[in-house]
Amino acid sequence: MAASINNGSSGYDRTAEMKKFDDTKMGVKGLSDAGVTSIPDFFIQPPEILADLKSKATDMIDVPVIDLSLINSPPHRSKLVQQVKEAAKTWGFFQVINHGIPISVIDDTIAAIKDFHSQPYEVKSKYYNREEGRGVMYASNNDLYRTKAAQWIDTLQAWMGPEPPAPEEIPEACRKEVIAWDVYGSKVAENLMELFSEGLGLEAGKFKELTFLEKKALVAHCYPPCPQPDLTVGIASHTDPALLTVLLQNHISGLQVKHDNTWVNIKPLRGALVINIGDLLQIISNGEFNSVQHRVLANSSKEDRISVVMFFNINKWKGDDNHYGPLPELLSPENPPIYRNFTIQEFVENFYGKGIDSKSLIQKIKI
Ligand SMILES: O=C(O)CCC(=O)C(=O)O
Ligand SMILES: [Fe+2]
Repeated sequence: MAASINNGSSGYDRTAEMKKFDDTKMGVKGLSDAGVTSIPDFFIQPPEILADLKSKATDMIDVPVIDLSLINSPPHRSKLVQQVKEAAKTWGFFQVINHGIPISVIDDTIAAIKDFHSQPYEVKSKYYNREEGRGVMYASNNDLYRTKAAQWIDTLQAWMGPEPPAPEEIPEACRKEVIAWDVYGSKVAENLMELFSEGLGLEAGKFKELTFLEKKALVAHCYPPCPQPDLTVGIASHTDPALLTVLLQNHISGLQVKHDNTWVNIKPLRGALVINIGDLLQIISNGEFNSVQHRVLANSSKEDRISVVMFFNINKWKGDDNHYGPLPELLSPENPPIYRNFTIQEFVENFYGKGIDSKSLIQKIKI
């Protein structure tokens, strides 16, 4: 049967079909492994998303690649600060190499996440849970609230919040590696936070002091081969709500960033990490850094695409009313705030209510 777009008017009950799929706890990896040749209708994206997918991404330009090997050498550090600042401003995305994480750790982390997702779904099903933000769990991302259709991705959420989960809560297939990745990934984030701080003219330790390294989420995605990659997406276009994202991807391409109104492929570079600015850092830097739209195509290759993503958030919100906004240190009569302060409640409401494809908190607080 040819796939068609159903919006409920033809008697197709999308919500019920999605629930049925969810109840199987197979995930899209389960469908892919079972060898389905067409995707269930609720994965078919609306026409505007499909049209945007048709506008081919370019390989002609690349996001900046920044070599961190000389980060502790004073003459090179100021150059590095400039490079990071420039990339955060113009692209909102860059890759880092020579960041200090051994290649064996990188390979082991990717392999362990692949192992988790490759288990029979009967084994994984004890982690299958659709409740948002509740500790260790995995689910196929078919939430209607985030997108208008389901996405061809399974996600293990292995970490959430300032307190790490108890080790035994983390699936055994990737436990050791996830715990190690937290340490390595956080160290890279700390180094970058220092460079960003310096790039804004602040003390290197300022962001750490503001608790920007304390509240993290670690998610590990699997994008299995999709039989109809032109009809759906891995992750629809979005910006990340948090401060900073540190992303490890395997060798399968699919991640794209919007630059000058063109989609640009972020080519997998073995051993590299992809770094991007989130909405909070755009606001806190008073628009000096940019949080940029990105997406992941449905996987058209024959192998799983794996990514391991750490999001860094603010832990302690300041002031009596829990407000945050452009850092006062950055403001002056020449550089007045372009965003008003907002509360953690506004941030959280926006996070859970916005839909993955919008940037409404930034729009809402723009002066
Ligand atoms: O898997 C990727 O490469 C991107 C994931 C992503 O954008 C996200 O989790 O916010
Ligand atoms: Fe993202």
